[in-house]
Amino acid sequence: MGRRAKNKQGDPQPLAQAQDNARPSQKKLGKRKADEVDSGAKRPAKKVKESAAKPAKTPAATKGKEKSALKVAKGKADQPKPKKQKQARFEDEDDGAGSSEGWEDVDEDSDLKTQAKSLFHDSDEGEFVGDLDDLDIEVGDENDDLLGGPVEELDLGSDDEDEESELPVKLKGKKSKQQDRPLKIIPTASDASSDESDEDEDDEDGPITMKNMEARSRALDARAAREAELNAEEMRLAELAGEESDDDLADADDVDMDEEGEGGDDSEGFVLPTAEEREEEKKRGGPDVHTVQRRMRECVRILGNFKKLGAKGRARSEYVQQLISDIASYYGYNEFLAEKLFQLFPVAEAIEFFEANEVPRPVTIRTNTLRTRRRDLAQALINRGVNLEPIGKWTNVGLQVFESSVPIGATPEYLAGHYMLQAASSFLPVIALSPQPGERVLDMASAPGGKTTHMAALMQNTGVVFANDANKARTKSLTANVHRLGCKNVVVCSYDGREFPKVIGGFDRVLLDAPCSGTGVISKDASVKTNKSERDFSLLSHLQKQLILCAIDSVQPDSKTGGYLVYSTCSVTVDENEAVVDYALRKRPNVKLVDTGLEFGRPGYTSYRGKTFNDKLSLTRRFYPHVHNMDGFYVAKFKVEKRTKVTKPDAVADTAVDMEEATEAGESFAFNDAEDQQYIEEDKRKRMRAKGLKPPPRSKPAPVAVAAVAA
Ligand SMILES: C[S@@+](CC[C@H](N)C(=O)[O-])C[C@H]1O[C@@H](n2cnc3c(N)ncnc32)[C@H](O)[C@@H]1O
Repeated sequence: MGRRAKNKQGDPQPLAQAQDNARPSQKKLGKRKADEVDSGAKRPAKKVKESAAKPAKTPAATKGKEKSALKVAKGKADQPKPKKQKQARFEDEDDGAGSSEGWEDVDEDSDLKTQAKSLFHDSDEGEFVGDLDDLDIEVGDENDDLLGGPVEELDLGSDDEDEESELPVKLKGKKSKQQDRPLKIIPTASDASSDESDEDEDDEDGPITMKNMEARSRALDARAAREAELNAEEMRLAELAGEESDDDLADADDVDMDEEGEGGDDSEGFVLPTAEEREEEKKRGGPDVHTVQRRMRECVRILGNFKKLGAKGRARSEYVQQLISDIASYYGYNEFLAEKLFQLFPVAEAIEFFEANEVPRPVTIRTNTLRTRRRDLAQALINRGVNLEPIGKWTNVGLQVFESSVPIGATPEYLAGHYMLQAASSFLPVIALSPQPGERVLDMASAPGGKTTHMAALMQNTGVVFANDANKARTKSLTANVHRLGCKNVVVCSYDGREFPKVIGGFDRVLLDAPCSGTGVISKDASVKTNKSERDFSLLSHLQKQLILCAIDSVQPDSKTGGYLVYSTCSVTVDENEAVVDYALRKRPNVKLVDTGLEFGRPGYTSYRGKTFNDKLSLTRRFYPHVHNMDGFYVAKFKVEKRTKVTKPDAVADTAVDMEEATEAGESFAFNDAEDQQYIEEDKRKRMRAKGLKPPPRSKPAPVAVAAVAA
């Protein structure tokens, strides 16, 4: 829908097109889209034509093909056709998190170990299986020389310390593919500072040389940041245009349940179906994809200015419900998850998020500094025909791979452990934890080892990293990666994380990259769209809360160099992130949140849908596919201090002491089910209300802390 999602995707597209995206657009998102649909109708995108010629399918089934129709709505129809180029699809060895690390059915009654084993696909397949060889590089392309043979006139430059500015590329002659790149992974202007000062340093039309490479890269960053700013501004304007523009339009279904529209302009004859009509429609097999697309656009437009545009007698919640239902069928989610994710964003932005999940993220690799330097690795890969560039200023080990004539997961450099295929987002928790040479570090849920090996490298193979994972099968790929990357300071073990610190404790730093639902990596694992239920989220959240307390208790508060815990997930839901961190803060008064040190990312929620969290939750960071062009991710950093005995009157502290004692005694500690139950019930009530049903009266809330103590 908005240009924003399109701008940041990893889809290869000509630079010209990317620049087009930066054009200031018309103010009103809805109007713009409506107009563009018209033009799209005159000149439908190819895939729309194809599917139109075929028997009608349900939206979810046809979406892959029909998706271009939405892109027409974004104004793509008039843009130059991108160069034919397949996106690399591979299983990320780190955040193969998707299917392999996501939640599976859990037997609540089984014991710790059995349960932990049953939670996840037993996948050893952290290793890269696809390859960039799959890239369909346009035959006869004028830049084939870049891909086919060694790069000419490579200027290796000096072995400067500052490797960031020394990527060894000097491409000669014809226009380079380096200029036809998709937009980069960047922090957006809205949540990070951008340095635009260098952007004019270099003539963008000239060939890329080693000298101008960094400036080019910065200019790209700056341009993308500017575009992002424009997009954010557009979004703000669109929302301000609505008199209803609550801070969070997604919440409006709760707020405005009974409010009715004033009978605004139904300019295109759009009539919102009633609940009965929707049911009828479903029985008939659902609407055709064009109807769904149009309805989604209309609902977004109307919800952007509900008071003016909402039809008389219709409640805001009816539009919201329709939109969620259409999102679910169009993008292929179950309605529960569609609603859960929808609620995270203002309406228009939610669509961007869902759109971004349809596009693969950029392929990225992390230089293994135990074996090589980034500039040398870049040189070696360029010589093999790999088109790459540094990821961004925030990492000096990451490279973004644009295209390659060789399988990127099977190059001699890969086999020799010079790099790890790793999602850019998964660099973040390690950067935040910042393990130091000589320290004792625990990676509590570590397979297949993307972060373990990163930490080992930062520690320069000194000290020790305990790489644990409950899933024994997955520790095989972990061990393989540890060997391949030459990590000599890693001890691999396989315990349920909840057995720490009983197994071993006293770590300077702990990373808990928790098992999660994988809602941040839907573009890698579409099964998440349909296989997550409400129960899964509450069980996961429960497990995460248990793990985080054990992680905290495994940190040595007296550590001379550290005393830190980083909690991360590749999920964007609040239950798995802020709710878990907030819980930890309440249960462990000896920890506090500190700045992650990450340069970008949106602040974590301090309140969400009626629930208030600790103010310091704003120090945690959220990353989104549609904003940062990386997997959805969450990072929180804690400083663990010495525990002090707390006096009785403080119920929460009391709980903490009890739990602490229980943990130390090796007992499974009290867990606050009553509290979770309250949230589950509240959620149910909201969804009933949204569906026009009257929820039963609230049951008396359980006295939270006391319940935990008693349990
Ligand atoms: C998000 S993945 C970890 C990815 C890893 N940190 C990396 O960077 O490659 C979560 C991991 O948690 C493991 N896991 C699940 N339940 C666990 C538990 N109770 N204790 C320890 N590990 C667990 C899963 O087997 C899975 O490998």
